[in-house]
Amino acid sequence: MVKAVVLGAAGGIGQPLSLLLKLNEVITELALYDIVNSPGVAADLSHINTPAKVTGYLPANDGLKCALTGAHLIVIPAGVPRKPGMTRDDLFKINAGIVRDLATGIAQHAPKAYVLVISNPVNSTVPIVVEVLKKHGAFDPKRVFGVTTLDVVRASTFTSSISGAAPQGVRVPVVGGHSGVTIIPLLSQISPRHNFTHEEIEALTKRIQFGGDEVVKAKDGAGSATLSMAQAGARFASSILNATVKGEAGIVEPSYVHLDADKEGCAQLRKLIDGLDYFSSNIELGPNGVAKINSLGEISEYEKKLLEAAIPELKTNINKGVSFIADGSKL
Ligand SMILES: NC(=O)c1ccc[n+]([C@@H]2O[C@H](COP(=O)([O-])OP(=O)(O)OC[C@H]3O[C@@H](n4cnc5c(N)ncnc54)[C@H](O)[C@@H]3O)[C@@H](O)[C@H]2O)c1
Ligand SMILES: O=C(O)C[C@H](O)C(=O)O
Repeated sequence: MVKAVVLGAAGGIGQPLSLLLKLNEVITELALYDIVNSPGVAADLSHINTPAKVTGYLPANDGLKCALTGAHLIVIPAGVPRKPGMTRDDLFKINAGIVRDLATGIAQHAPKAYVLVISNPVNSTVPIVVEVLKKHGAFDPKRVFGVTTLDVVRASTFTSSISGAAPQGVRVPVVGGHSGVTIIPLLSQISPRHNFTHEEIEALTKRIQFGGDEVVKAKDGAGSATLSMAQAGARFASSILNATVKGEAGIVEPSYVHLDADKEGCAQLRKLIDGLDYFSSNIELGPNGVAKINSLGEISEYEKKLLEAAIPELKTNINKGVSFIADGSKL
């Protein structure tokens, strides 16, 4: 039995993500939870002839508990998206409480599950989930992930439009966090190798950092990235399942995690990033979630400057999430 749960399943990301998870044949049960519409989405998906049995839950009748019980993997795209002119941090006011309440449900009903956080601002919502799990004695740093896959998906696409490489074969490590200047593409480490000019590096870095804004602007008030996010979220979920259920070795994905997930490995990384507790880096996945957090390797002078600019903002974002729970947001 492999149960996957989507919290916020009726939304712009939730629906296509649930579709892609229904197509993943490792999953035998797919539970969809939302405050609206989830039974309808579940009924629709349930007609697809793949193994997962699909169920839909609303808050009534212990819906969250029923959705979460027995979960192996939980993906959270619940919450409001940006409108033009907003930063991801502007979403904190609404999304922090939503994520806190869902995390409380996870701590109570699925404390051993792998938790994949999509809801923005990811730099703060991941610390919120962690602090709630800690309060319930249910925190394992190897099992909580901020989903930053869309940043590397964008990096592959945008760089290949200049280098001419096939986008699906391009890997660019993107480290740091998931908002504006905290998104740090390491273009010096692109694979296959390509030497961009300095002007190209500057333009590509900006585009990767602010790729989300392109979609927000184009959707003109109707939300942010949903379809590309669903693909990225399904890719990350599939990697977690392949590592933790199928036991596949050597899977590496970027993710924003608590660095206690690999205390020894991160000693050097922590020095580089001024003692931050959270950072997104390439993660080697294993049968229990995070197996190893890769350090940054050799980075260029330009990338060192990007890192310097990211650290203060990351610190503020992380503290904001931690304080939200510490300062008595009720559990
Ligand atoms: N990590 C990333 O790379 C990334 C990418 C894109 C979007 N996002 C974020 O994902 C979130 C969702 O975006 P969207 O476009 O799907 O928004 P949306 O408004 O289309 O969908 C959100 C869904 O969450 C549901 N919801 C609200 N409160 C809930 C609760 N308490 N419990 C369960 N469900 C609840 C809503 O009913 C809705 O169906 C936003 O915060 C957005 O910023 C993150
Ligand atoms: O840009 C947003 O607000 C959504 C998401 O974080 C993205 O990167 O597309």
